[in-house]
Amino acid sequence: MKRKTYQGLTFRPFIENEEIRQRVATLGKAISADYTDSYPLLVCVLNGAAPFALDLFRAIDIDAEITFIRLKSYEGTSSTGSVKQIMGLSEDISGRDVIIIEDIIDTGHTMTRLQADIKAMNPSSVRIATLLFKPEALQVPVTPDYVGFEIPKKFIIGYGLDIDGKARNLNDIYVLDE
Ligand SMILES: O=P(O)(O)OC[C@H]1O[C@H](OP(=O)(O)OP(=O)(O)O)[C@H](O)[C@@H]1O
Ligand SMILES: Nc1nc2[nH]cnc2c(=O)[nH]1
Repeated sequence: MKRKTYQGLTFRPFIENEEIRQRVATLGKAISADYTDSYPLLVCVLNGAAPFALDLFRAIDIDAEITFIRLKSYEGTSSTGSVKQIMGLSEDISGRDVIIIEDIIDTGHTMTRLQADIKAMNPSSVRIATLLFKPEALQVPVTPDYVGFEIPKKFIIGYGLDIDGKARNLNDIYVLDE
């Protein structure tokens, strides 16, 4: 795997697609086992979580549903500190077992806001699945239930994660080479 350059910044290979694929399969099995008597609703947080959410959804072998919400807080390589809802949920989630699907938890602000919004809609339960988790970057406490990879506090692109809209379509994950 070669290095990539975007906006004058260089990124080096970090997690190969095959490793992602294996981890997603393991998470899918864990979720299937935890929700055997349920019919969970996966809430994918667009845009970044789309590739992970769809791969995870297909790795779940019990009946489940998926829906989408769109939030935005990042510009360039840093958080703006404010979380905007661009597209909301249209369905009734009261009484449902909800699993929020994120590509990354960084400062934790997006997840804190989203968890509160979802809980206010009276679901039966709420859990969090994230592909990437940066524990050292948290500014507010968040404890995800399903984690793909714990990673250091560095800027990531690929497999859904962008830099100003680019790089989401890379199959592998890359880290900013500082
Ligand atoms: O823990 P935080 O610091 O809040 O960061 C996490 C959020 O940042 C990214 O979204 P972004 O705002 O970049 O939107 P995008 O998914 O459309 O790229 C990511 O998809 C999470 O939703
Ligand atoms: N692309 C990208 N978006 C993020 N949003 C929060 N953290 C990150 C990150 O490391 N990379």
